[in-house]
Amino acid sequence: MDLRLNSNGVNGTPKMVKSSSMKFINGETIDHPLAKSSNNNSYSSAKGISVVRNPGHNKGLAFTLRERQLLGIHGLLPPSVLTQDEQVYVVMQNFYRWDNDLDRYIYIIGLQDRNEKLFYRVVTENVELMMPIIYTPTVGLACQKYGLIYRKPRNFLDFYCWKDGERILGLGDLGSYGMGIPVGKLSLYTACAGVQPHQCLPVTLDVGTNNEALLKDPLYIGLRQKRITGPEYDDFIDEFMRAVVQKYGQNTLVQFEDFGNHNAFRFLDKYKGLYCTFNDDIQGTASVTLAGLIASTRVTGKSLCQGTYLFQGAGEAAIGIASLLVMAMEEEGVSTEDAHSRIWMVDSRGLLVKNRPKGGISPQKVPFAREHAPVDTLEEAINILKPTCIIGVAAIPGAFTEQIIRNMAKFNERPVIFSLSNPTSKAECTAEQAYTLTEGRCVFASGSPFKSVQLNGKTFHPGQGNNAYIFPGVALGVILCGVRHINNAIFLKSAQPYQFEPEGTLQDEDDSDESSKKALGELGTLIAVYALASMVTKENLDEGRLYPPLSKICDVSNKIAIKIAEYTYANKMASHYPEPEDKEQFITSQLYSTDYESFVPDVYDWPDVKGQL
Ligand SMILES: NC(=O)C1=CN([C@@H]2O[C@H](COP(=O)(O)OP(=O)(O)OC[C@H]3O[C@@H](n4cnc5c(N)ncnc54)[C@H](OP(=O)(O)O)[C@@H]3O)[C@@H](O)[C@H]2O)C=CC1
Ligand SMILES: CC(=O)C(=O)O
Ligand SMILES: [Mg+2]
Repeated sequence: MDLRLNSNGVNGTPKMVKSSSMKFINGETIDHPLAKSSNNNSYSSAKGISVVRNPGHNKGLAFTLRERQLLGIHGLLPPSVLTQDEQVYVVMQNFYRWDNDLDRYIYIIGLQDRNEKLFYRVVTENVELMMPIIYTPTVGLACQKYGLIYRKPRNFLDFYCWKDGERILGLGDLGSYGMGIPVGKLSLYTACAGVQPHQCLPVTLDVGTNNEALLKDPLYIGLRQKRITGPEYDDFIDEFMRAVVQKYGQNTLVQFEDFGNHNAFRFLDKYKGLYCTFNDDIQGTASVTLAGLIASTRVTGKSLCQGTYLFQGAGEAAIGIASLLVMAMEEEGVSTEDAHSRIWMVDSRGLLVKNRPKGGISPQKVPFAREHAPVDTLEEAINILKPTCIIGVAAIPGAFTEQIIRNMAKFNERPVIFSLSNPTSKAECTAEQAYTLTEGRCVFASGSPFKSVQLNGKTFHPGQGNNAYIFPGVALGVILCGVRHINNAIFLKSAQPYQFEPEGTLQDEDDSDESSKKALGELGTLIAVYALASMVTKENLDEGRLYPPLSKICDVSNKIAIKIAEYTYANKMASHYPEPEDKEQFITSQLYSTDYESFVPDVYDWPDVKGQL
């Protein structure tokens, strides 16, 4: 009997995955690893062509001769047998044959639909090359063309990443075409954090679209109706959330992604205490940006609370970042009021100031509305406020004009410029503009990747300030430990032991209850923040990076997950028992492996069995 311990099951309890049996060659019954059934029996009768058609099991030409015979697929495959290494070579040859990124996207997603292990091996080993394809910026284009790309639905167990298509990156309402986003995000759960792919399900709730062009698009795959709103919409979302936990258990993690601003904040507020959920655009973005800002202090030589921050945008990303930034400044010892006094925002109606005639101050903006005369434009605001840092999260391409960047360089020895809007077509400025117009003095990060920039004999490698550095690791830690609620107190306490040394080394501190209580707040994803920021080396900073290179993203995610495990067990927030003694070993033992499974039972290696073959 082959009893396998799967990672957390749907109820957060480890699930025994049991083999069913098959007739052996001599008439004995033996266990057949392929026929192991999960609780939903999805693999129970896998044999023959169904094995080849199941992307979780298919090995393509890597099935050995014996496997082909045992599985009854011998005649279905050409005689050639390849190793996985050889298959990787073939995939890369194919990948390079395409001359545009959309075709590369279609090809590589097609591989995911055919042979999951090979797909994840290729992506994990070539993450810097593949991320811009399966994620931003190409995924944005893929969403816009999703009617041409949609192929088939996917499996599910433990995670949802879901959306209603109202705000896809900075591209607006794409309705059901936005499906590319949760598909891409969940691929990163596996590629960047080692989450088992069969545990993830991308979901789009189709509530219509207000995008007139899509409603007329003959290829559009969604409902051809205007978005439902009001109580009907809210009841639908409620029903969905209830149904998720009723069917899959309390510990199912639901990641909200790319919701419209008017829904994102209220759903986070409404559901965070009721379900295991987080909003990536608010919380994930806050974490990655704060980590970048912390790293930038090592370049500018100024602490967070010595900075003046001006946001272009006052939406999910901006409010999320600013809220976490306030908490981080409080950690430095300043009052909440002083921390707020360092932060300014410009939205579609100009500088966010109290009682402005243009109005438009939603409840979540209120804490950041400042006492000041109205100012209409970003450029004016920069000239008046002389910020040390500007953060673009409004999806207004080119908003950081030449004049703005030059002024930032005039006001600051090391101006901090974050152009975080996605995809690339929505970036506030390019890396080249930022470095060139500041004579290489700026500290730069962007939401979508930019190539390195050569300037005056120096090469700058811009960092990618993208929540992809955060959400995979957070999700891995939360789900493996069976954390019920992703509240921010959980994350804050673990952040306490981490302090930055000038060279970026870590120092453990005594963590006291008093200090952690002081720091409780609304957006405490600080475990992730500090885990990420601590991995930025001096060498990275010297190259212009504020984040570890993407090639290290799996290490980053694991580190975040381990920190979450240490904290949640110490604080009785974890519900997966028994508590693992060695948290690092616990996390790493659960990670997805891209190695193919053998479909030849071990019993075939027994000497008496071998003799009969
Ligand atoms: N790098 C990363 O990891 C992430 C990047 N992003 C990117 O950030 C961008 C915004 O996302 P998100 O915050 O969720 O979107 P929201 O819709 O919540 O917010 C957009 C904000 O931009 C403001 N805005 C619109 N037009 C202008 C203008 N002309 N001048 C100034 N401000 C303007 C809006 O103003 P008003 O409030 O008045 O309507 C609003 O405050 C997107 O491009 C997204 O891709 C988002 C999440 C993560
Ligand atoms: C990165 C991301 O989540 C966004 O641009 O919406
Ligand atoms: Mg998003």
